[in-house]
Amino acid sequence: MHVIYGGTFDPVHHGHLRLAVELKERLGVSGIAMVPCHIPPHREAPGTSSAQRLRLLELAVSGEPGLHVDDREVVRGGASFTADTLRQLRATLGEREPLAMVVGTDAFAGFDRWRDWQAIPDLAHIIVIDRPGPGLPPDSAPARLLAERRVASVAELHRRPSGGCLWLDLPLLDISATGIRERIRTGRSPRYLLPDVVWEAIRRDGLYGAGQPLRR
Ligand SMILES: Nc1ncnc2c1ncn2[C@@H]1O[C@H](COP(=O)(O)OP(=O)(O)OP(=O)(O)O)[C@@H](O)[C@H]1O
Ligand SMILES: O=C(O)c1ccc[n+]([C@@H]2O[C@H](COP(=O)([O-])O)[C@@H](O)[C@H]2O)c1
Repeated sequence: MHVIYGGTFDPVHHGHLRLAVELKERLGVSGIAMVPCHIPPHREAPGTSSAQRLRLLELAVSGEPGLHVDDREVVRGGASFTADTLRQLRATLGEREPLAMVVGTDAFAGFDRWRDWQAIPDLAHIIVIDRPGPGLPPDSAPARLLAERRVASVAELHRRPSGGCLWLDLPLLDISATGIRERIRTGRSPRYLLPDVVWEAIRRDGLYGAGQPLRR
């Protein structure tokens, strides 16, 4: 099964990386493809370029054989619609290989506003990671999709190419990229929230206001 985990990763942090490792083990796959978006479709444009976010992600996963970076959205350019990414992948994987996308409940709550969202279940399985927060509004389109397509086990995802929705409860770290950017901007340390190699690169390149004198 080919598994993609997409995000803005602005910057990547240990919450993302731990989730990816937990997923790899829970799904019994050889690797997870992390897919940084070029232009995120439904949020403000990041202050960093996709090339910078991609570079930080590559540094973060280097030396970890179970995680790799798929740069197709950065290479494709434009708004990073997941349906386009899944269609590209389906074209190379063929019709029979199971393909799955991973998404947190926060992102999945707005799934019915994604471009061409109704086509996505026919392209891939959807793995929803239960994150703390408001959760899914009970009568929303994403909640109905989950109820209709829900599978009870990982084994069911391996048995068919697409179409299942798996709700997974995994141990998560309470870390957000917003919190990290805010720490850096205000001159506080984000250390231990993200890999040292990523923090070193952020400082070296002066990203997120690192190294700038504080304006009070
Ligand atoms: N700490 C975390 N643990 C597990 N999953 C996470 C964590 N943070 C984000 N995710 C999930 O990773 C994906 C990409 O998230 P994203 O790049 O937006 O990170 P973020 O930390 O939520 O960023 P921001 O604070 O800028 O919104 C989303 O599906 C999101 O639900
Ligand atoms: O395809 C869409 O319309 C779409 C809309 C919103 C989000 N996504 C994808 O969802 C993933 C998580 O997004 P984010 O904003 O939480 O980083 C990321 O891979 C985005 O490209 C995709």
